[in-house]
Amino acid sequence: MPEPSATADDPDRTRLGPAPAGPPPPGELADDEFGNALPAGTRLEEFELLSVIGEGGFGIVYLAQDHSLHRRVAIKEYMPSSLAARTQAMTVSVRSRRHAETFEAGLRSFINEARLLASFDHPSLIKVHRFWEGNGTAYMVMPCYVGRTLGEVLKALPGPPDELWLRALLVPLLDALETMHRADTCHRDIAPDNIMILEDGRPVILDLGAARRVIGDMTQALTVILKTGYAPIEQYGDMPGVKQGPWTDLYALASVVHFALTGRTPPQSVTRVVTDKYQPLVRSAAGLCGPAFLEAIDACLAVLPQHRPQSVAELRALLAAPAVGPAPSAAPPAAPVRSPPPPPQPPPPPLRATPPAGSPPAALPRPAAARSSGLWMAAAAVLLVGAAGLAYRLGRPAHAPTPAAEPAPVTTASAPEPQPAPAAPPPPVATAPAAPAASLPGSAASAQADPVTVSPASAPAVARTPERKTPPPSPPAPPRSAGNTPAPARKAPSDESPTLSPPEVSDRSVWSPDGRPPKVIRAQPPAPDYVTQLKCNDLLQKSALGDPVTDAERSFMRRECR
Ligand SMILES: Nc1ncnc2c1ncn2[C@@H]1O[C@H](COP(=O)(O)OP(=O)(O)OP(=O)(O)O)[C@@H](O)[C@H]1O
Repeated sequence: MPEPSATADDPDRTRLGPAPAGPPPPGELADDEFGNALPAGTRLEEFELLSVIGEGGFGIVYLAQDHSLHRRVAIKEYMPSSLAARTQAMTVSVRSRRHAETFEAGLRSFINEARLLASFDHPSLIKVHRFWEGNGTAYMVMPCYVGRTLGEVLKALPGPPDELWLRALLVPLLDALETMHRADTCHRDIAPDNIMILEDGRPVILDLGAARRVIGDMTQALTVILKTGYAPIEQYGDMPGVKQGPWTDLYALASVVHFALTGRTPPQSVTRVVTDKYQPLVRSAAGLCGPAFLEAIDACLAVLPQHRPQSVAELRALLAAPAVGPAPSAAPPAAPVRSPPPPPQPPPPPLRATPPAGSPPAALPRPAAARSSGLWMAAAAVLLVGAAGLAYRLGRPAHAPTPAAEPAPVTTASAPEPQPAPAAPPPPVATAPAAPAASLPGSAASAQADPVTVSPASAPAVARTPERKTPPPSPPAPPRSAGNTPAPARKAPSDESPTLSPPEVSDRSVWSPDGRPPKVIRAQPPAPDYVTQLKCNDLLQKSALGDPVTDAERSFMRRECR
């Protein structure tokens, strides 16, 4: 049996089982490998478990045979291993009575997530066929997707993907997100390891990780709730006037693009509030994609939610700006191509520590190389941000357990079969040999109930824009050329802090974290201390860790941080 693998930086320590391609050899589910997993051959309703696909910190995913519909499926069992274990034959029990409430809240969340996902039918959004409660836990039945995570796919690429590749990836993902947003919901966990690229190239957004968020929130396990490189500031806690919405998912998706292009995520949003070292892609990835595309992605990565596109439709409009270079042909390219480089751009504003003129441009790191240094930085940043998040959260009133949206009396539900994929978008990548899981940044903190709803005003049901003047490439997107575009020079990080203004708030409907209908809140004055508080948290943390604090920072602390 193949060794289960754990990505070095996977905070959830997901252990992957064998590829779900066929029935496992006898005895594949050895107890010592998947201690909590049910053995092969176990019957759950009309399903027979065949093998373990993977085990995260909050669930086990099995390959199973549906004996009723004669097809392979994946079944996810709610199993938060830190709180519960399999005690008797099939029953899952909490390890201790003090965990009961948290376990139960996670279970409700799991069920709510299953119900929510069952209500969608989009080829790029994970489909839940049915779910039920039993054995002290709950199960959700999904199609068994065969492919690799986007993180794995990116890691296997020889260099950064080009604009056509990225557009082919984004088009279906944006459609899928829009489907959720139209239902007043957002995903809030978009990251490369949560997007699967199927064998035909179709990307599928996987689960929402609702149970993980609720349990992490209740146990104050700050480092397992958020994927810090992908989470915008509004996911770090309840802040007056700062709401989650479609712009939250757009930030995460743009971070995915940033990761694909540069091999690293943007600086963590919460640290950007203090000192924004973000280098816009329009400069840092110039030459890899057209400026219009990069500007659209940069716009999604604005620190403050109100500075980002507010909906998928708005982002589409930005992306619709004509791409530079010849329009991609509908026919498969004869050879791997990369988007032609954009015309010369005005030189970027001077940055400190700019390499001397004439020095060779630092090559954009290949994803693999970049990721190893990104991993190191992510580890340090997780510590900092986890602590900053903790400081921030400690400043908040104690937070009652946040059960999922509503009690879920449903014990069994089924969903319609998925429709055939309507004109599935072009595959972004050719299937490549299996690669080890990509190194991805870790997680940190959040504090919201699941799922979040969005008001129609926040996410207007938009008529599909007749956008895409640059048609997405319909052929299988080429893996990439061997670097026929000069790699951009890497800029030294800017030390300049952005001019921070408090969040602007206007009258509008807002996301409601508890599933209630959206309400309109009146415009309020912006929370005056929001930015200051975050900055203070960061500085206090720096000082507590013995990190150097400048005179200016010290005087800021004396003046502002009480
Ligand atoms: N429907 C599916 N088909 C095929 N593989 C799946 C499916 N759902 C999940 N997987 C895979 O199973 C593994 C475990 O999934 P799971 O959602 O438990 O992982 P995770 O997101 O790391 O866990 P958690 O968030 O619970 O810590 C992952 O590798 C995931 O890609």
